[in-house]
Amino acid sequence: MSEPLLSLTDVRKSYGRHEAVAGVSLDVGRGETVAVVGESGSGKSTLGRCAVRLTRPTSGSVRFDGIELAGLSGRRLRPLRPRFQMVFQDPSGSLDPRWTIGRSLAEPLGLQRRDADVGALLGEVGLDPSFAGRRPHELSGGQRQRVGIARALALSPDLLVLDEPVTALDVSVQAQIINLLLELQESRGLAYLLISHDLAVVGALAHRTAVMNAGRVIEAGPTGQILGAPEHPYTRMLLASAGGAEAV
Ligand SMILES: Nc1ncnc2c1ncn2[C@@H]1O[C@H](COP(=O)(O)OP(=O)(O)OP(=O)(O)O)[C@@H](O)[C@H]1O
Repeated sequence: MSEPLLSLTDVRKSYGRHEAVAGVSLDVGRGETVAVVGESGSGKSTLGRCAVRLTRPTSGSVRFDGIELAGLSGRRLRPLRPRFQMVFQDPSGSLDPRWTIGRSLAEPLGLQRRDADVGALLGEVGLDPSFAGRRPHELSGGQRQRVGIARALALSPDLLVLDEPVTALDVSVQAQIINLLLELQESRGLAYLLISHDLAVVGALAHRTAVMNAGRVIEAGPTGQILGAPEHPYTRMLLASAGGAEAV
């Protein structure tokens, strides 16, 4: 078997005496979606941030395409950054409110390649090229998340870490963004590390699922098995509190 695209081994991250991530090992293959689920505070986001080195793990290994990222300096990380990007719950954080959407999308591309590439990116996420002239406040939540995804795609990554990508959206809009993510995975061969507390979203997107509790993975396996026949009492509790994945 070929090496996973992303391979986390015994990753730990402490804040003072509190261990937010307490020794997690997890692989994501090329073109695969792996979900990390768990209650608020279980360490999901911290793990996602360690995976793309927005946070430096306290210890452990983060290998991306065979390259060890865990201890790399900012200067050594920079040329690798285009290959792994993060999509946040609220894309406003990565969009300057004063800039047009076109400028926000052109910025990671560099100035020369601007217009044609911005139009193509907008088209890829289901938005008309005219959106390039708008500002973030003129967009709906779903449109803003489409732009957030387009910005993450601008530098042709292999991996997106999706941190609660549809949580802020209405259910009907959630379904549209989930479909977009599925289409993009198919057309671009993207791998996703999906961080979510929403088991319905996980069921729709993830091939495999890991359940986190208090910084540790307590159960992992194919998503159908985790949602359909969970073994760990904590996972059963999560499913019960969500009213079963279908009902969320
Ligand atoms: N920068 C930080 N400084 C101090 N503590 C932090 C920091 N980031 C996270 N933590 C703590 O680490 C723990 C895990 O947080 P994390 O955000 O990773 O959990 P989560 O499962 O993603 O929860 P949520 O869904 O609420 O974001 C929490 O106790 C949190 O307070």
